[in-house]
Amino acid sequence: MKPSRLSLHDRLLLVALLPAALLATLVTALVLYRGAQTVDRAVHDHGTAIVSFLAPAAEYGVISGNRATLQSLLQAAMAQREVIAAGVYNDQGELLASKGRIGVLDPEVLRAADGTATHTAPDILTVIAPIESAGINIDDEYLDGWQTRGVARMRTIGWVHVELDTRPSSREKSLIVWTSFAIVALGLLLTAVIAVRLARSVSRPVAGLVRGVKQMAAGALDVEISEQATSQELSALERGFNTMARAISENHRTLQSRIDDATALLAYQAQHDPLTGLQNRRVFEQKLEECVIASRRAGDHGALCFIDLDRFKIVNDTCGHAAGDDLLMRIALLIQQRVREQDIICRIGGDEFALILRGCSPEDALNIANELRESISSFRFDWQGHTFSVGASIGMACIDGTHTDPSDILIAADAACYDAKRNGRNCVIQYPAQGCAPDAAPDVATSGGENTA
Ligand SMILES: Nc1nc2c(ncn2[C@@H]2O[C@H](COP(=O)(O)OP(=O)(O)OP(=O)(O)O)[C@@H](O)[C@H]2O)c(=O)[nH]1
Repeated sequence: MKPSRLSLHDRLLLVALLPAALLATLVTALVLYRGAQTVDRAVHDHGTAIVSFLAPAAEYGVISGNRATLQSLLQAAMAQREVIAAGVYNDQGELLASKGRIGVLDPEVLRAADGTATHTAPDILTVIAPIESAGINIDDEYLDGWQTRGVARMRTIGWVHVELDTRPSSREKSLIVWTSFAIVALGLLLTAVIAVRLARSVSRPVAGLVRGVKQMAAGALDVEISEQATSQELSALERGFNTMARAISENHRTLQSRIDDATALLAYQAQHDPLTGLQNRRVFEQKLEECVIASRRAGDHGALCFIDLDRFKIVNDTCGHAAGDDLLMRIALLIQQRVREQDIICRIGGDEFALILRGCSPEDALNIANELRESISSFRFDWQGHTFSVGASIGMACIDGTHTDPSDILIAADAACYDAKRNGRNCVIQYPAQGCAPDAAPDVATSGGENTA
């Protein structure tokens, strides 16, 4: 489903405000309608009450034609609130007495009136009532029956007419309107304030959660949202998110640390020989290439020595591979201890080692190689009552800038080592062949056992 453009905050506001606004509108309309009706009815009732009092009171004045009486009656009517004019008519519709600026009414209008109110002009409510007289045949009425005959003989002898100013009631209506509007506006304002606070109390924590999730989705793991929810559910959600984020972050760190360890181990294993811990053939080839380049560019000359142990196989065959492994480790340690810090020693095969001597003249390199050969041949290896001594055939090639291809130097050292083997082993031969004479010592000597070279 396509998400709406309205944010959660706006939706919550709508949910809270829309019903309130609709309700307020309805209530206002009802209050205004009923208020206006009540005000109008009050004016009308007031006018009706005045004429109801005035009409019987004016009976005598109309019959007697005493205008002074009528004037005083009208004066009394004028004293009533909102009365602005009043008049008395005879049965012909002639105005007998009046007070105020009365609008003289047509006799037809008077005859049609029965105490009802009408608006004869803006802001003026006119109320007319007939003046009825019971006549003077009291005996007849008594004889014929007071109730029935007396009522039947009532006749209209004139009318009273009162005009009321409706402006005060209009003002009252306006007051009702404005008061209603003010109350509704205040109510809506309060509702809006509460709705905004409510909407914020929900939308803020949710927005914080959304931000946190987005950050995590973008790869940030140390995410912690501020816990600001006031409701229990949202508060639990925030705490849960932070707990979950911490757990994910912790797991990620642990996993990353394991990956780093594994990567480091793999990198180490990719570069080192697992048995002796020396660097392996791959590193050796890289280093040789670097040395060849350095020799050509900076005149940093040196030498490559191929060291192949003599008659190593006998150790394996006599005491097993574990013995052979142990001897290899010891020889590796021995070579490491004899060479300089800048030199590079690698195990490149079964019983083969490669030594790159850096910053070294051919003479020095030859001396170092011979010392190394002597150290190896004089080393005694004891294993379960057997004592072995192995020799080393060393082929040496100079890294002096004359070779551009490292493999040429490799081939040269390998060939020199092969020559050393052919020449009786346990000797150093430098390529091109100008090396030393092979040592007379035996390749492998054993004691305490029957194993001999
Ligand atoms: N224990 C052990 N033996 C190995 C290992 N790698 C290779 N070898 C053995 O080392 C021997 C090397 O063979 P050679 O170099 O021909 O044997 P050698 O006795 O030294 O003969 P020469 O070099 O001719 O003197 C083989 O028998 C391999 O099986 C290893 O990691 N551990």
